[in-house]
Amino acid sequence: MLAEAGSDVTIWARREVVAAEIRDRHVNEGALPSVKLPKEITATSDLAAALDGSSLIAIAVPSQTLRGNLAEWAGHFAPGSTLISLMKGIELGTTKRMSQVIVETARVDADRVVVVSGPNLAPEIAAEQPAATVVAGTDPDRCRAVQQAIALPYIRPYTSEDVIGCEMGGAVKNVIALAYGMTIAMGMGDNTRASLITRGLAETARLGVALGADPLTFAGLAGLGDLVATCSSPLSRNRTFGEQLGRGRSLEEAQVAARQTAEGVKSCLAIRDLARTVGVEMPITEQVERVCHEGADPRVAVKMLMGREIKPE
Ligand SMILES: NC(=O)C1=CN([C@@H]2O[C@H](COP(=O)(O)OP(=O)(O)OC[C@H]3O[C@@H](n4cnc5c(N)ncnc54)[C@H](O)[C@@H]3O)[C@@H](O)[C@H]2O)C=CC1
Ligand SMILES: O=C(CO)COP(=O)(O)O
Repeated sequence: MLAEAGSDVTIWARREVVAAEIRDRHVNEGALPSVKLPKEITATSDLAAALDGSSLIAIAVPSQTLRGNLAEWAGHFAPGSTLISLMKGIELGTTKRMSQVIVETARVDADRVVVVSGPNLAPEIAAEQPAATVVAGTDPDRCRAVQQAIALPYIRPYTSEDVIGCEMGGAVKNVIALAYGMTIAMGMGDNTRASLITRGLAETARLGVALGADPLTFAGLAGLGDLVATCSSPLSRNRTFGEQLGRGRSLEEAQVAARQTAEGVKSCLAIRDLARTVGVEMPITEQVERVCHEGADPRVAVKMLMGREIKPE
């Protein structure tokens, strides 16, 4: 998106073979085999060369690897550069959001971090299907600069000041999508799915608001928008992972089948812990954690959710 909207883009890849493939053949066979990347994009496995003079640095590694990677990267960030987080996860152990991990580990001012989040499944973006997204940060000028840098005929970016809401929406929807995948595998219908999305959003908002988010963010693109996209799409890794668990596969078996990161699998533990710390009930997240990490049967998890005390909506 950055390249198509006019920025000079360099991708950093850990493996030179991947960098060479992107640089020379404009493809990334492993990640998006059928996509031709813009020929203006270059790539390198040399970290210092990739970051040299970069004013916008977009970060998209699996959430649990961010802290370790930042230790290596941070010394190369140009002074004043904007750090764009594309990640949708919560760190295990610390229960921190990705922007918090960036601020803490790279020792940068929080104003320098901008979060981009929304219903943005990578294969659909690559196919240039129209979509919208949210650019959230505490520095409005930086948000507008990023908004401008990714605005395209097929991408409509909106700015927001609610970093907490956007990050929590992005992280928790992955957990709800795991549950959604389980319901599909168990043959449950549209009433179940709609109930799950709605109550999933309710618990997402409950936690987000307790952490300081604006409740309206959860009705927006980074909340409901991303939740619906991820749950409804067979392209979603989290939903697909949930389907494996719903078919009775173990966590290990599902991990072997998944080629890419399903963030919700680890984040459900951190989100559950975070919710407990602030005294917020997250029954769906609790059950997803039990299925993923305690070997609970998804059908029993559904029974437990349905058997909870009845109460006002
Ligand atoms: N794929 C998608 O549709 C979207 C993904 N995201 C978020 O972006 C983040 C990254 O997701 P994807 O790119 O899809 O995941 P991915 O599993 O494809 O991994 C991203 C990249 O990180 C590399 N990587 C893996 N382990 C690493 C490590 N230890 N150190 C450095 N690099 C490592 C992988 O080789 C890959 O190039 C996640 O937080 C995800 O939730 C957000 C929006 C859409
Ligand atoms: O975040 C995403 C879409 O907005 C991608 O979801 P998955 O990680 O489940 O594929």
